[in-house]
Amino acid sequence: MATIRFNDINASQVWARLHQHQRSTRHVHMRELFDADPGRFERFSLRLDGLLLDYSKNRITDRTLELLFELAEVADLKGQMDAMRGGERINVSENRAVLHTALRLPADASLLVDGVDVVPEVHATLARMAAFSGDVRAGDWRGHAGQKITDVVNLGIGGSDLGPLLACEALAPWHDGPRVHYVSNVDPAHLARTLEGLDAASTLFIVCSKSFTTPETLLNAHAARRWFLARAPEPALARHFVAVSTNTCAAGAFGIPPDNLFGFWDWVGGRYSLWSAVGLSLMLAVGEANFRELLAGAHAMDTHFFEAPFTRNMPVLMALIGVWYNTFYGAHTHAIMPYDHGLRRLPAHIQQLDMESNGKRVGRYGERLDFDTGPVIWGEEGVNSQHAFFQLLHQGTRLVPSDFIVPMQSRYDDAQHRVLVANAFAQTEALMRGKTVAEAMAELTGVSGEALDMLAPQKTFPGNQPSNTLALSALTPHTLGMLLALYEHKVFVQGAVWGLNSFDQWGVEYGKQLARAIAPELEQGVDVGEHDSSTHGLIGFYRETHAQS
Ligand SMILES: O=P(O)(O)OC[C@H]1O[C@](O)(CO)[C@@H](O)[C@@H]1O
Repeated sequence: MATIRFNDINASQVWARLHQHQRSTRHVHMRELFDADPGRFERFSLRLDGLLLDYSKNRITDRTLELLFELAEVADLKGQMDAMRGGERINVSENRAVLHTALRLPADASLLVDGVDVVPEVHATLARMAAFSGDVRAGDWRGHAGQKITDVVNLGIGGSDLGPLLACEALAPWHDGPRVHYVSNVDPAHLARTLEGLDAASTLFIVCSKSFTTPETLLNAHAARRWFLARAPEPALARHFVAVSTNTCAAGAFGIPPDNLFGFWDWVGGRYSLWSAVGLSLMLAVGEANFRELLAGAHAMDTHFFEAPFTRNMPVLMALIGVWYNTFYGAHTHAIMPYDHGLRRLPAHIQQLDMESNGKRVGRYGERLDFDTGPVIWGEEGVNSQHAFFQLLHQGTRLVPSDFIVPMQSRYDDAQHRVLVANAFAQTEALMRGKTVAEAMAELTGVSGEALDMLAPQKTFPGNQPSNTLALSALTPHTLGMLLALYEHKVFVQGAVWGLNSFDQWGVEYGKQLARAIAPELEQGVDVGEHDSSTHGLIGFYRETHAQS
């Protein structure tokens, strides 16, 4: 039996002091904190390039932050940041370095990994991506029948889909290349509906898979190839299929010629891979210069993260405040509210980024943890979210810390955009301030007696619901890069404090393993193996419906 080791961060004195501090401050309403300190916003907000982080609408005082910074010291956060930045193999279970930040380093930088400078390799790949996407966008790379490529279909899932899909939608105003479509689900409807209306002669497929072993992506890739070969000869494949992967052998075995393969490295985690060749679909849509601006924005955030003192460090502050609610207030979720239609996929991307990184119950060395770790991430674009679930945020019984992400400028109707921004600001104010029963009653003019007693409590808002606001001067490739890198580092800091390996994802394997066993059992006449009665029953129901059809 393996030795059970305990991560003892929760045995530290500061951990106990944070619990004590929570008990002694939990009744303080944020209204009081604002009323007592007219300079609260100035003190609890930060600016970097075109990004403003307002963290003043949180249940924090200077003392809270002091204790949280002490917790970061006890967890040796700085040491862990240096280890990541320096290329140490901090992904211990997979014995890999974690260097998505190296993908954002300028060409004149250098970083040795196992004695090899990775920066020239990174830039060599970027140059290949730029040459290829430049050729496709200019019409120098044409389809087998000489047609310009008008549509690109990215076949990938998880980190090989969510990041580029988010960025592609967010940067829609910069699209001047071919249309880009993202197909991820193994549900055949996803590919079929995407291919409707596409012309094989002007369609380019990107098979995007770090491992090149993901069944969903391979099934879609084979299905796409069948669709293509029903409309074009075999030799044409090389003009219409490229791949992005670390697994050059498997991509080659699929039939991707070496010149059509864009590689990356095992020190890039899938959910951190947008910045690598996984971003090829995005570069095809917005061009090399905008893609490099995205990288530059992320690099600006990397430099801030690695060099700013914790007290003025955006990712560290957002992370520690998140730990405060998650671990010391028992808030189990964190909501992401992008007040921008272009950022509507941000919650989905951060769900993978955060929950696949920190959704763990054991520490990086297998230690058992007896405290809560990663929160459930959820969210929706604003203002749609207001008309869906804000009732619960305002008058429910749950503590839900949330991030409001709001660009200050729009490329469309400015007057209408002002209404969007006003709603975002109003929601954070209402969530913080609430409305007392006295204030509610004061508004119920002409109502009295039982009606007043019934209505007033229903029009009362407890408030004290925390939120961060990330205000972007405008949503651009640069600020998008900053924003996504900010969340990557926030997740890193939380994992570091909780003692997790934020860079493996063993938890995804068991379901896949069982799916591999069940898939053949859905065939008529195939013996069904050992399962519980429910799974047996479900398999039976599937076979029954297919027997009738
Ligand atoms: O890029 P790949 O190797 O196809 O993996 C896709 C996704 O599947 C996962 O491994 C989860 O199953 C993610 O971590 C990853 O982003």
